[in-house]
Amino acid sequence: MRPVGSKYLLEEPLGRGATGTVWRARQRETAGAEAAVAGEPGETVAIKVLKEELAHDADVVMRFLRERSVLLRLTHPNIVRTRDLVVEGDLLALVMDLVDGPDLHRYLRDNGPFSPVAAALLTAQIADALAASHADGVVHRDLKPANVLLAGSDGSGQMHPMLTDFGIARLADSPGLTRTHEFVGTPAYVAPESAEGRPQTSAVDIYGAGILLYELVTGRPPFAGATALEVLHRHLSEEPRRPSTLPEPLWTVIERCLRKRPEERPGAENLARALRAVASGIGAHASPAQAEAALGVAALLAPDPAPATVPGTGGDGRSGGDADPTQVLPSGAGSYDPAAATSVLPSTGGPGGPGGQGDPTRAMPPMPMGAPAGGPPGGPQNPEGPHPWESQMRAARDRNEQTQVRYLDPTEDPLRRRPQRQAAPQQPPQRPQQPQYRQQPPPAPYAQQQPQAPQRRQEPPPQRYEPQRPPAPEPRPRREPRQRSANPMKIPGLGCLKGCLFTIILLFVAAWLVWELTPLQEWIGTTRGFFAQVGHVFHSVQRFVQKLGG
Ligand SMILES: Nc1ncnc2c1ncn2[C@@H]1O[C@H](COP(=O)(O)OP(=O)(O)OP(=O)(O)O)[C@@H](O)[C@H]1O
Repeated sequence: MRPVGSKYLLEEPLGRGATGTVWRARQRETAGAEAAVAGEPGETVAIKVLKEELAHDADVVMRFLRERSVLLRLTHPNIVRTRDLVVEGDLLALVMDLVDGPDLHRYLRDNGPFSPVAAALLTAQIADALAASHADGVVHRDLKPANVLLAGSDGSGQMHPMLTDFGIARLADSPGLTRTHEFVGTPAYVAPESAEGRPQTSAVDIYGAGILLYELVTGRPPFAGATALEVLHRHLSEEPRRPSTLPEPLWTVIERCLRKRPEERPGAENLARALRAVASGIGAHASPAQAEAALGVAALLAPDPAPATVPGTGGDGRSGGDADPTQVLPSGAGSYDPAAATSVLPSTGGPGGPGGQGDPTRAMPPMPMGAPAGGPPGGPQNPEGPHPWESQMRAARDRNEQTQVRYLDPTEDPLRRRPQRQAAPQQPPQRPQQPQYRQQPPPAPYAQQQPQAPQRRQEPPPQRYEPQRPPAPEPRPRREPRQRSANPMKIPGLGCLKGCLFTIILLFVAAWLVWELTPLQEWIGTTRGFFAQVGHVFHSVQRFVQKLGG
């Protein structure tokens, strides 16, 4: 057990994200007046200990202290309460309420997609949390399933989402850090304006909520791709496609949240109201009036007339301001793979857990700075060098284009392979195999869609590329002595001498018989016998040839 300050004892790690490690901890004694919640000795809490790199950054520490009051006063039933902020020596830690439940990413992975009604109701509660924080001027900037904890999802039926990591993206935005380190992450949740370095407002959270809602009902975010660059391009240029099973009113909400222009997205409060209207209108027990109201949901999706701005991104008129002059993307706000942790820093190891270094879904390795430019279209001009995002893109590209060098068995080498004759294996004749198509069950109507058991992908066992000796050539099968045919005589006309002679004799005998036994002699008008006639013909031919030869 490790003490955090004098008031808390860390017991066991609950998980590790890119910005720090979350621990289950116990309160040793009642916290002082500076804490939002004093707590009782023996009470269990969750403590996020920020990474050392963050704790060592003077700018982060300053911001941590400055934002203290904002974070501590952010209270809402759907926001994980921050009870205390500890700054002690090299340690920065956030003391939170402990939420006894999985995060939404893990839940989705284990249980499959939600029904449209359940997804709408869950997202409505998240929108409630956003509405409260936006009203307080706080933009989350890192909305994704991994940052939604599910309290009370213990089978009681009631699911209570709680948004966590408020302010972490903002704390981690450090000019020093984002310049000297590379951030990792994937861009599945990045709003187009964030990716382009345009001013950001609370509308980035609405975009995140739209992606999250889409993922809840389909099991995957709308913009995927093999590389981060591809995903980013899709956010910027591609319209999301409506899945066929999605009810129209729910799609109207998603489509409005995913508008490229932030000012066309609904405000959080309106979003929550609209989602509840949709949930009542598309359910199995919806009255005609509720169904009608759901179909007219577009009218409820009015934008926020005064969206909260993100300091330092230009939305507040302080573009490139002191608080955040270099950060264009929220720290890893985009997650191409929802399991990948948000990060502004390279991982440095630590207790394992979801999102930890051992996490196979972590998408991008940390990259050194100073690589040549080549960033996203419309990205900001950067006089100091490439923007971290540009390097991140390149990292993803490099990762995908890496050439793997491995030993290749000569028998597999297409350049070396020679045609090899093989003795045909003696097998009983087989029926030609019909291709087998698996019959897919038709998609269930949305009203009855149940969370399905996740279909885990069977990972192939890790391949070891060890040099292998080429296999010893197979011994050649001994040649059987040629079998003579039972019939020594070949069929005439197949080039066999014996066959030809036999044919000639046969013809000769046939001609003789015809000559002697038929009235042929009378027809021709000769009295010569067969052999005399043959001799006559022979002499005539001989004379003719001699005449030709002169
Ligand atoms: N208040 C809490 N109570 C219980 N568990 C928590 C709490 N906060 C976080 N956790 C758990 O701790 C783990 C790590 O959380 P953290 O927020 O650091 O990870 P992350 O969201 O994946 O990463 P990041 O947001 O930094 O990219 C998560 O699996 C989460 O479920």
